[in-house]
Amino acid sequence: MSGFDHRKYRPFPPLAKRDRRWPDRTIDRAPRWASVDLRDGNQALVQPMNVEQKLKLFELLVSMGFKEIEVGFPAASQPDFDFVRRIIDEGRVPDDVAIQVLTQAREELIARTYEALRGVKRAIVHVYNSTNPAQREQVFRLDRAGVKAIAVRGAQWVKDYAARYPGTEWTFQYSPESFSQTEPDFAVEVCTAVNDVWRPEHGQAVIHNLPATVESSTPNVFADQVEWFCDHLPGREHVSISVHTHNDRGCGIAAAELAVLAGADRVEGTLMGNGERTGNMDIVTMAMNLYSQGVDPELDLSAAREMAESYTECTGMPVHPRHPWVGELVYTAFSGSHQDAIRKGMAHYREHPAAGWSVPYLPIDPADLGRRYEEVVRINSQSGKGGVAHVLERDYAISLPRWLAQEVSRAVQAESERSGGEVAPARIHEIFSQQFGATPAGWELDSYALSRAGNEVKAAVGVGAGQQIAHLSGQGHGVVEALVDALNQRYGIGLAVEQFDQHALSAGTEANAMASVRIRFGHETATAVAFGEDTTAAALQAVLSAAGQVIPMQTRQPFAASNG
Ligand SMILES: CC(=O)SCCNC(=O)CCNC(=O)[C@H](O)C(C)(C)COP(=O)(O)OP(=O)(O)OC[C@H]1O[C@@H](n2cnc3c(N)ncnc32)[C@H](O)[C@@H]1OP(=O)(O)O
Ligand SMILES: CC(C)C(=O)C(=O)O
Repeated sequence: MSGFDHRKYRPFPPLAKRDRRWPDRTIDRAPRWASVDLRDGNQALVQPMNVEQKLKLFELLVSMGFKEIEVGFPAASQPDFDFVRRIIDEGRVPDDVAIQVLTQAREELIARTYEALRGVKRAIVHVYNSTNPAQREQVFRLDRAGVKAIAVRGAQWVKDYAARYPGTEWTFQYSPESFSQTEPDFAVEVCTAVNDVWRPEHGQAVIHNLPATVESSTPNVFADQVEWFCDHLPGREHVSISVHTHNDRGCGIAAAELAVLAGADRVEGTLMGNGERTGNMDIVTMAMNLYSQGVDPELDLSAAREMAESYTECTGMPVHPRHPWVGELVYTAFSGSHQDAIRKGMAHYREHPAAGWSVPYLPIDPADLGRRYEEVVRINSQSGKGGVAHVLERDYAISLPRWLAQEVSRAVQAESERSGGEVAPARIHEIFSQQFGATPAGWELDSYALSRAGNEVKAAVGVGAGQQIAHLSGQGHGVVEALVDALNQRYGIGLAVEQFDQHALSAGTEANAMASVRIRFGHETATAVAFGEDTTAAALQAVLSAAGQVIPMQTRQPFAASNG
């Protein structure tokens, strides 16, 4: 029989709260961020970081602008102790950064914690104990009063040992671990008892950190819990309220965001959400969420790629290619309609930058995070003409008229379907050059002379290479028509121009002009593109190249062979 049986579980009881205010709020400034990468993140790694890796990650966090960094659990292990000592002894903690350390509410651990911190300018001592019914009953085997007593004793030791190190600016932090699974009134009761020891109203800096140690409800329920806590904690105005969410249900970030709406001042989390089980709340994502709303995240994420690389180097954890904001593929569109919209949206933004960023499918400008626009549009079998045109324009300064973009896109798609994968920009250019830009042998434009009589243009065109130059002449309303007339006379056939486009190229490109043409000959069509020193030369060559694709096939008479 299958063990997959939902009846084993109970629904999370929501808080009966009718006066919630948080749904009507918006976040218009960044919370205080506290990184717990070097503690909660580290304790979740198969192979915890060594001192060098921790140093590197610490420096990364400092460079990003974190002002509160939990650096370890120094009483738990010698490497953690040594790391804390090293950053203090080597003067690596900037004056405006407070390091934070975690300890259980046990005297010997607290004593050792303070030893680790000796000489630090400012620090946050973070003491915790679980307060929820399951841990009260199963782990501590204590009632509410017994568990509250653990917190109170811990708070007292934290205070007493701090007094032995008067040179340091101490902040005390208490976490009712598993807050979100604790009865709200009991969480308030315990934190009030801790405050009675620490007396924040007399100036002691105090943080109450409310963890969703295991995420077990929807984020709105957590927000209700946080708002309720803030409303009921006596002397709430004297303490900072922090949240520490985990991601068991995949909503760790949402829970922290809603908790900020509900009154939290501070958010603990990790880069990329590394941490126990499914991870901690991801600070990079939450900060970028703010950034994308026009709110200063007060963290520098501009070198996101380097940050992600250092993160992987230190933790051994990969960054998922679809990780919000920083994953390799998160600014990439393969699908045709998205590419088309991005291309148009980017052009619109270039023309109207003051209107703000509103490019479809790109929630922010990827360049803000050091991402290259080359990554945005990539071509595979799902792509359309817009994407192919975008790549040629972006990487080769070749702009295609709509009808030609369709043809080139079909050729590229055929290649992608054959290879079953992505077609790189260089290959797209190669397909374009080979299938549309090649000049058939003997169909090179050698010379031309034009004269105009009224509306008519007369063209005398030399075609071929080396000794085999053919001289044609014809007339029409323009040079293209004149050359087509010359070819039709020469072969006694009925070539017709279906599509034609010519334009000057931007400065810096090899040729000055590009022309493209599609001609029809009976049931056949041929498309060709040519570049030239001027638009006339490009137009004439394009017509010759297209004609060269159909005429020899039909007449079996290579043009250049019949010099005349
Ligand atoms: C949700 C979190 O992330 S909390 C942080 C968790 N992180 C870690 O635990 C990493 C580092 N921890 C460790 O290395 C070890 O746990 C140590 C060194 C701190 C302590 O190790 P030990 O004393 O060997 O044992 P252990 O952690 O198993 O202690 C369990 C005992 O402490 C008690 N205890 C657990 N947490 C706390 C606490 N926060 N405050 C007071 N007592 C606690 C338990 O009730 C248990 O008591 P018992 O022995 O009377 O049954
Ligand atoms: C110690 C606390 C803050 C913790 O890590 C948790 O509850 O997840």
